[in-house]
Amino acid sequence: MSQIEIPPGLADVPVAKSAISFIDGHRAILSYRGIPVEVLAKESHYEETAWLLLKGELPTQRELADFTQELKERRNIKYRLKDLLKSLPEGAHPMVALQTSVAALGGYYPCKSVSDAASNWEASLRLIASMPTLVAAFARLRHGDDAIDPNPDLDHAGNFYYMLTGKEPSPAVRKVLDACLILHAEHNMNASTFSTRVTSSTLSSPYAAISAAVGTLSGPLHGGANEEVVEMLDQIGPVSNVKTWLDKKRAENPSFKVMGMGHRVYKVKDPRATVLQDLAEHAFSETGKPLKYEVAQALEKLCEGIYGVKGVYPNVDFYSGVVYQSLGIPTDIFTPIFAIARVSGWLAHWLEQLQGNRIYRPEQTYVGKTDVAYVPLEKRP
Ligand SMILES: CC(=O)SCCNC(=O)CCNC(=O)[C@H](O)C(C)(C)COP(=O)(O)OP(=O)(O)OC[C@H]1O[C@@H](n2cnc3c(N)ncnc32)[C@H](O)[C@@H]1OP(=O)(O)O
Ligand SMILES: O=C([O-])CC(=O)C(=O)O
Repeated sequence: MSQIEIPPGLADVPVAKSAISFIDGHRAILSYRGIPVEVLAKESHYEETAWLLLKGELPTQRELADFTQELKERRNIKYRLKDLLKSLPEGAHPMVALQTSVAALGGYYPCKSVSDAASNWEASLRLIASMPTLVAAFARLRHGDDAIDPNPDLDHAGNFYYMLTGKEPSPAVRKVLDACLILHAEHNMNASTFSTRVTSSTLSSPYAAISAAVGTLSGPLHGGANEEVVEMLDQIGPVSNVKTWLDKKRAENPSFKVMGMGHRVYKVKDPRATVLQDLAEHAFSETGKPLKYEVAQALEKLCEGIYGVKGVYPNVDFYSGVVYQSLGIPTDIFTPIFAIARVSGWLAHWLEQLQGNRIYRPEQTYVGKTDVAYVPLEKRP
């Protein structure tokens, strides 16, 4: 029987029809429900964008006020969840804590049936509202500090910053963080969203689907790259060392990957990286321009000459870490912030998957042995 050619990584293979986001990777276009992401980052705020993703339309004033209030009412987490977070090793990565605690949330708020629209909406609210609290609580509890209770006077982004740092954000810091959440909220069939859809297709609970997605996002080829970028920029040191560093890396390993560069879909600079740079400049007006930003810019320029021909340019992870660091956010919280943002996109895909669901069960091409005789243990060496 002739074997079907399998594109590695399912490149260019559509696995679902979706009305949530659109990407043109050659023209640097990304839109959520038809609205360009640049417009949303400037004009919208995270709660409104989350509604847009989940419901397909911008909310009315009343819908937005109710949604914002409903999220605020679900920000607190059970003290048992704090105990769970406290019981994790201090050195555990916050993505481990997030994946674990999101799965555990499902134990407190069981979703009896995913065919009930009201309980699905309730689970969506619970997940969007709780994830920032879980991340901020672990970030503090691991060092023996108390978790900070949510502040209902602050919006989603501002409250997260407050629970993490104990400080209320300035309007500029709040805006930068809020726009980062919008930029990371959705990106069609990326690995973690695909993971959400595969898990959801078994009619699992949304908590199981979202915890699977958190695990998928954590890898360095996906959301975990934002952390690696900052570590790479640290390794490089001064701007004057950028070329020496890259030459050395490429000489050691010709297929060396620059973290935060390259993308399966974008063959030009990721539009989110461009917006992130504008945001970075905005944040730096308060915090001062860090050396790392200049190093990142120099690396981008150098890489363009080397990798531009292959369509390898900065992706969303390239500049996000520099922005977060300028806001005083610890490096290992960068990827959890991505997850806090992406949960609304994941949930939108979960809900879309449930409409006309069919379980994901692809085929494989078997390339293993056949007709192997079983040798009893006593006859084996
Ligand atoms: C939120 C996100 O998930 S964004 C992505 C975050 N991940 C990263 O930044 C990690 C670094 N980047 C990468 O590893 C890859 O570009 C990925 C995983 C994002 C995409 O992978 P793929 O679509 O499979 O691209 P693939 O690995 O086939 O790359 C195509 C070519 O570009 C090169 N290339 C891709 N990314 C890079 C990079 N970061 N640095 C240098 N070269 C690269 C590859 O070596 C390959 O070259 P070749 O054709 O000569 O062999
Ligand atoms: O689309 C992808 O493969 C990765 C990505 O940029 C994202 O998830 O934001």
